[in-house]
Amino acid sequence: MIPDDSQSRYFTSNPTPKALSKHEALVREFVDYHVSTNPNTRIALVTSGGTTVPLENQTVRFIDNFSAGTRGTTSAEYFLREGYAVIFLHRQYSLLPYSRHFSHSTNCFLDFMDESGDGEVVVRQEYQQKMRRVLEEYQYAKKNRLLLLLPFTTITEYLFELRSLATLLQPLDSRALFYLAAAVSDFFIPRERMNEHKIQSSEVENGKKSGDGKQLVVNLDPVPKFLTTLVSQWAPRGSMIVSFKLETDPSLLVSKAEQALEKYGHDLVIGNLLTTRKWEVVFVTKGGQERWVRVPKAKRSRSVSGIEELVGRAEKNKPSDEEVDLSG
Ligand SMILES: CC(C)(COP(=O)(O)O)[C@@H](O)C(=O)NCCC(=O)N[C@@H](CSSC[C@H](N)C(=O)O)C(=O)O
Repeated sequence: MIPDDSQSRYFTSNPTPKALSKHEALVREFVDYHVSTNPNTRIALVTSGGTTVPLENQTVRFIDNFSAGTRGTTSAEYFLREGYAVIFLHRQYSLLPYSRHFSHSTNCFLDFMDESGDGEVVVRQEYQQKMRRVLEEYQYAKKNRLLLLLPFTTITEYLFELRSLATLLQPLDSRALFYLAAAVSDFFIPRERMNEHKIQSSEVENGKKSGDGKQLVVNLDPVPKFLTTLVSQWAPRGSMIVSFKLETDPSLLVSKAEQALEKYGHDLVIGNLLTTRKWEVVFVTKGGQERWVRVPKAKRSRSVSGIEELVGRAEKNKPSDEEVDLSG
């Protein structure tokens, strides 16, 4: 299938990201290493975090897509526990696997530490078990080179990276898995309409930036639908492709997930609502099957990490619709 004009135009009219060739070299080395050390190696490309749409070429302002990176990081840890090597394509400075447990904002790592009687800095007793588990998993992944972290910021960087990484995973065929948890922009400003410099508020005030009033009017174009090309061209034959559908209106979620599956022809759409995403998801597979999976009410306030275990278990068709205790 030939990519449609808008897709070809997107890649030709936007500059190749500066870091792309370095990232491609890192991925080639990562794939070669794992294929040479284990011919049956499975690699998961997990995307995480939100993409930005710059308003100026020398970017001062941008439109962001909501995502803290919780879904992507908890799922990446799950895939690593399941024996996958993971390429973690993430929004720069968003949450990362393992360190997310002690991130600067939510669970500040300093709150887990104290000074012992003889002045040594130690991990407080109540956190020893959790810290040891995370540290052991982290050190194992590092020692065995199982986790490759690649950052993006803009929608353009994300799409160039997705195309390159998918193509580099071709040799893996069905041993490649795509888990697209990143919150991807649906609209962008084409380069030819992009301001080079910071938009001046004075320009807006004297009506230079709008039709009739003093508003800043921004005209956005739809981002070409790349999932089609990922499924039909970039991704390896037989690879499993999982995308996420994010909605805020419950009445739209399942139908939009079904439409995405129908339109792109991939394997699984995991639907989630902004307000309940941390404790319930719906799996929509070909043939219109839908399966809701939820973390039990009693556990919802304590932890977010459990639901990702469900993602993996449900992909293996283990749980049914019952509530399963997975609070991490
Ligand atoms: C972003 C969240 C909600 C996780 O949140 P954090 O835990 O805070 O990180 C994730 O679960 C999710 O729904 N991710 C996918 C969101 C998204 O953008 N989905 C797209 C589909 S993938 S983007 C595909 C593109 N539009 C195209 O059609 O090619 C959509 O809903 O349309």
